[in-house]
Amino acid sequence: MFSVSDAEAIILNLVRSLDNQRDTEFVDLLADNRILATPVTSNLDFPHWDNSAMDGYAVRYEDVQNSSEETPAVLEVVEKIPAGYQPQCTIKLGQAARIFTGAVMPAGADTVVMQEKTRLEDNRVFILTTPKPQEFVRHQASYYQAGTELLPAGIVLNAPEIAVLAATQCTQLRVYRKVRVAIFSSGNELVMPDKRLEPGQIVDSNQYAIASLVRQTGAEVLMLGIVKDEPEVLKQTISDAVANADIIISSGGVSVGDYDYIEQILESLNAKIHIRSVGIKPGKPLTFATFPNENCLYFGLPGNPAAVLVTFWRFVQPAIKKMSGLADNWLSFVKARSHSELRSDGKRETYLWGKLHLIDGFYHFQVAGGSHTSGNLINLAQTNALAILPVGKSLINPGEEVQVLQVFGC
Ligand SMILES: Nc1nc2c(c(=O)[nH]1)N[C@H]1C(S)=C(S)[C@@H](COP(=O)(O)OP(=O)(O)OC[C@H]3O[C@@H](n4cnc5c(N)ncnc54)[C@H](O)[C@@H]3O)O[C@H]1N2
Ligand code: MOO
Ligand SMILES: [Mg+2]
Repeated sequence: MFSVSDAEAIILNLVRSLDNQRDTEFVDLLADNRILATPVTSNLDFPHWDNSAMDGYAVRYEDVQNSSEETPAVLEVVEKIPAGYQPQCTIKLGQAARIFTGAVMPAGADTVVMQEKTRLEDNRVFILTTPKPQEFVRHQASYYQAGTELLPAGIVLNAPEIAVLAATQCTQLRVYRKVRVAIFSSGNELVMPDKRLEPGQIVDSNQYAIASLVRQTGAEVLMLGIVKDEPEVLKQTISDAVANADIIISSGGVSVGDYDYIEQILESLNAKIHIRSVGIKPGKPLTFATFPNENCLYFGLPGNPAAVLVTFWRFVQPAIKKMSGLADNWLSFVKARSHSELRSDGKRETYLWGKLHLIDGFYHFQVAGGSHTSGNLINLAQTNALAILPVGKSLINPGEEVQVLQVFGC
């Protein structure tokens, strides 16, 4: 049985990122949540030209350096420059231009005085303050210089990045294709959620949970459905999936029961099994294998629903993120103050689900009420984090610090 950190290292060492040329596609600015495959460079400076940060007057600093309410400089207004207009005049000594936020600075002017610090009489403006030299001028290229790297490869394109790319006219983006993840559930007792339950049957909730998690991680889902605990059917399902997916995730059938066939089928398909069990609670019988020639990874998650979510978050999610080309941030751990008593038997690294809150810059963790056993998924609803009790630590008291894996934003 591997420790959690050894299992993580084994998995991540075997994950190859998609190829940054071959495994890419072009998307436009309406793409969401995609990962840049190559760095982006723009040929536009930002700002594109010197412009005003205020509604006011563009002036020459030397004209206004001794201005005040008592002794205002008086300047002739020679032009009106709204945003989107190219100034025609050059501002000479004793002159100013009416200017608006975002408008192009006229030649000759180097400073903007905001309109609240001026008074206009006919076409003469009285400057009632001494501005700082170059005040309220947004200089060309002061935020970004054309030809330098704008965004690095390996980052997610979220709203801020999309805005940057739009502003600098980078409209065609080379991103990694989505990782293809095939998922299925194994178990004779399983039925679809809309089917009438016969005695002994339960709903296949795992497949829906995994599909949602995979999509949230930015990958594409191939739903293979429910597969009976029959070796031939399982073998056919897995060998078909190997040809079509980068990653296969199954749930169930990885323990020691008579109907737990996953490992023997992987072996019969010449997969190399790297992990058969991990010292994690829930999730001990996690299976991890590779199909070396096909470059395909296999995660056999335990059937218990809480074990599925915990092992996905701890092992599968970082693997998908790494394969997707994301450069870092595959897992997000934080230190939090526990508001609850947290208990484990101390034998396996134990993950307890609950709610992480950020209050005044400090994280606080509140464990979910109800039973924390891997067959219970009901109290996983509305949680966003997993508190971690290391091996040998059987109690964390309220008020003590605890390591927490953040699985959704808070
Ligand atoms: N003798 C032992 N028995 C068990 C051990 C052990 O070490 N020795 N380990 C236990 C642990 S820990 C776990 S976790 C489970 C893992 O079981 P399997 O991966 O073999 O899964 P199944 O036997 O198929 O099912 C277990 C459980 O989960 C329910 N299930 C299965 N699939 C789904 C699904 N798609 N949606 C919802 N629920 C599902 C299933 O009905 C069972 O209740 O083994 C322990 N046993
Ligand atoms: O690992 Mo199992 O999930 O403890 O029941
Ligand atoms: Mg079993």
